[in-house]
Amino acid sequence: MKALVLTPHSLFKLSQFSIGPEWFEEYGLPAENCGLKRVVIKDMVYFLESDRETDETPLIVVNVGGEDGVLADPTTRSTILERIITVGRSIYTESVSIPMGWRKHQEDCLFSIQASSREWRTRVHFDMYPRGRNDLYVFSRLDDTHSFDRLDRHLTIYEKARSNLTDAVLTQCAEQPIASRAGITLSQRLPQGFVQGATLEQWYRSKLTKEQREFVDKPHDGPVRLRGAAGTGKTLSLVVKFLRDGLAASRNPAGPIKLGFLTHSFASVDLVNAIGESLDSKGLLFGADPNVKLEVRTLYDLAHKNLNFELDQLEPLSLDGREGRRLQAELISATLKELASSSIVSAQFAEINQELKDRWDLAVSVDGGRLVAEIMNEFASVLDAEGVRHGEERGERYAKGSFPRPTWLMALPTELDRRFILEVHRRYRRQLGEMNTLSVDQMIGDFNLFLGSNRWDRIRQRDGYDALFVDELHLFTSIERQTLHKLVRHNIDAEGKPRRPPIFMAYDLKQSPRDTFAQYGEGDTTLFAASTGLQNSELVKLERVFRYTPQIAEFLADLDATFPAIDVPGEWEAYSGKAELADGDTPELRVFHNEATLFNTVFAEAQKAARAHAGGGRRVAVLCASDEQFDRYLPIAAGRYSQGHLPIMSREPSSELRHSGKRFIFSMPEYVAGLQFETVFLIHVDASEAPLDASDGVRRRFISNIYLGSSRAEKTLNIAACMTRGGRSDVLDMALNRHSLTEVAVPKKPTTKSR
Ligand SMILES: Nc1ncnc2c1ncn2[C@@H]1O[C@H](COP(=O)(O)OP(=O)(O)OP(=O)(O)O)[C@@H](O)[C@H]1O
Repeated sequence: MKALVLTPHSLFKLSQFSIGPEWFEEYGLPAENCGLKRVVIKDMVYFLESDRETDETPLIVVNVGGEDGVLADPTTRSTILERIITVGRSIYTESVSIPMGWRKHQEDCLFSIQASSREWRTRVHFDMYPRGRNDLYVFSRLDDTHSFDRLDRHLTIYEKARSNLTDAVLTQCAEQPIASRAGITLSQRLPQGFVQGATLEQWYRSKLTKEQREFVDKPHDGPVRLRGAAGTGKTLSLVVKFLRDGLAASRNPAGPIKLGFLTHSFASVDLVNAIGESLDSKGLLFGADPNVKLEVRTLYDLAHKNLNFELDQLEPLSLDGREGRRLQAELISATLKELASSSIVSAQFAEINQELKDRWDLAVSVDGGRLVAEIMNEFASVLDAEGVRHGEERGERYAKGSFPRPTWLMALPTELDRRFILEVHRRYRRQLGEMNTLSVDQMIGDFNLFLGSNRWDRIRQRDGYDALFVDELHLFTSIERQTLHKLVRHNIDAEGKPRRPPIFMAYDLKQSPRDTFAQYGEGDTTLFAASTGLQNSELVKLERVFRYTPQIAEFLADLDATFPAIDVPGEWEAYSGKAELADGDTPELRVFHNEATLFNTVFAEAQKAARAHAGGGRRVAVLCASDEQFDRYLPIAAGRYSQGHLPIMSREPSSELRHSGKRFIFSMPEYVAGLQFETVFLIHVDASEAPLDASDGVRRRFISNIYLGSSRAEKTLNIAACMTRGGRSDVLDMALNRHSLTEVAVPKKPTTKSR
């Protein structure tokens, strides 16, 4: 084949199929009717809507022939296909922008992106206006970077694809040869776990619960909170409301309207788009109604766009992924060493409290350790989140102890302790500055200032939203929460009084692996402080759980009871999920003798389960509760299970899940938030991760991680701990005593040999 030719609609539709390696031979469509037709003209495959009657449409043409064919390399082609879909969405819809990590480089209408995260030199090239038309031409993939004026653009392929479009539209849909159907299936279940089939109206009329419907029916006259345990349908309710409100505006136009859906990660944008596209029969997400704009974005996207980083050549450092967090840990660790090696600084901080001193010594001698993790949390939750800096007014108040910090963060009892942290922060910031980068928290700080500026005030009516939908609010820092109401257009009621901002937000504080929801600063200890503009919002609570079995719900209830009490008035309620699904097995715990037997056994079992599962390997996940062990296992798994697993190391788009084939997922709970799997192996729930004498903060974050990981399982939950790391964590005791978790013996030998 020479080229693949698609309309935007048919390109996005590919997201709903499960695509295996064989697909790249013939580029077929699934056997089932999916609303698309496939036409082959002169070695070019067209995917068009079955009911398309005109050739007036933008086209996406992918050059797949020749050595520099975009999909020629078997190891990267599924990633590249996903990236083309995202690029298409960024051009033809408002739903995403190209992630920063793809290192886009643009000159006029040509641009290139990195082909995959592993091979940064390999680039895929795009032309946004081939022959001056509003099409997207993906013309080559090259192993090295090249100057754009020397690129071969193969424009004749594009021209042929364009000129044969009319014939393709007029060609009747013929029966596809069996061979061309290989490798593509119309999966009823989206890779993220959502089961397709019901329409938006069916969901609303007959599937949503009374509470979910109550939320969906809320008018746009003020903020509304949606609170519920994991798996109670928060994301789904938000998406249904988002689309229904868009549809209502489209049916009864009262001027143009813009609705925004904001999430914390690209993976969630992906999830929302996937559910949205499967329910959005009118195509509102693709701009079918010019008067109704629906945008799905991350907050970072918005900040990035408005602050023009591309022009300043500054690259925000994403601390969301494993890479970013590791780099941050390295910087802090190096700073601690630098401080210890300076005799002046050592003398200056000689009197810090003994515990902190011991931990500092430990961090210097053994590299890293828990102090580094605690400092990272302090930066993310307090210093960067609140704009507290050494030498500034807030910094002084922080040092003097008049800037309130919740008791569950690391203990910093004396002024000198806090000055020590400020000094680490100052040096860490300087290092970031030298790398010509800034952390995402710093970027959001700047964005918050921008939203308070005269410039934003001028353009707020044009660029702001009429209503905002926010998922996973518990992951937003307090500064991030302060930006929300400023993103909404000014709204005046009939009597000339300003209306409260219509912001619909879903959250579950217990799923937050960092302490970002805690309110610091000026005395107001509620999650929705006055500065957020969201105080006194209405509340809808969800209790019925649709993701997992009653047995998993019971385990979560027992785990929940071990959370240290936390001071967030009115928000920290006991788990009250009531499972709606059929019974399953009681979750099991196994304690292995050492890391090697744990790894060998669990990975072999996961591989076996993934191969046997009709829904593919993506229904099985191994989730690691320990950062350190995750980093250790990644290279081992890459060697021994290279064809057996798919690692997810950040919260970037996880649509690659669709190409997992028989591979199971290996990740950490944080990176698969929002997703679900049939079977979850949650490993390293070890005592050493959060010993009994650890601070409440460490324990709370650990339990959140376990809660988040366990609640991803629909049917089977297998927990593993390791003797060499202290055996099972005591946070499981309550569940074991109440028999919502059963301990079973470890198998004598790993069940199967790897591979
Ligand atoms: N009323 C309902 N009837 C049937 N299934 C539902 C209903 N509401 C939600 N679900 C299903 O339950 C699952 C979990 O929903 P969703 O992901 O929206 O939950 P959530 O509360 O956002 O979870 P989390 O907080 O863990 O991300 C999904 O598969 C969804 O399709």
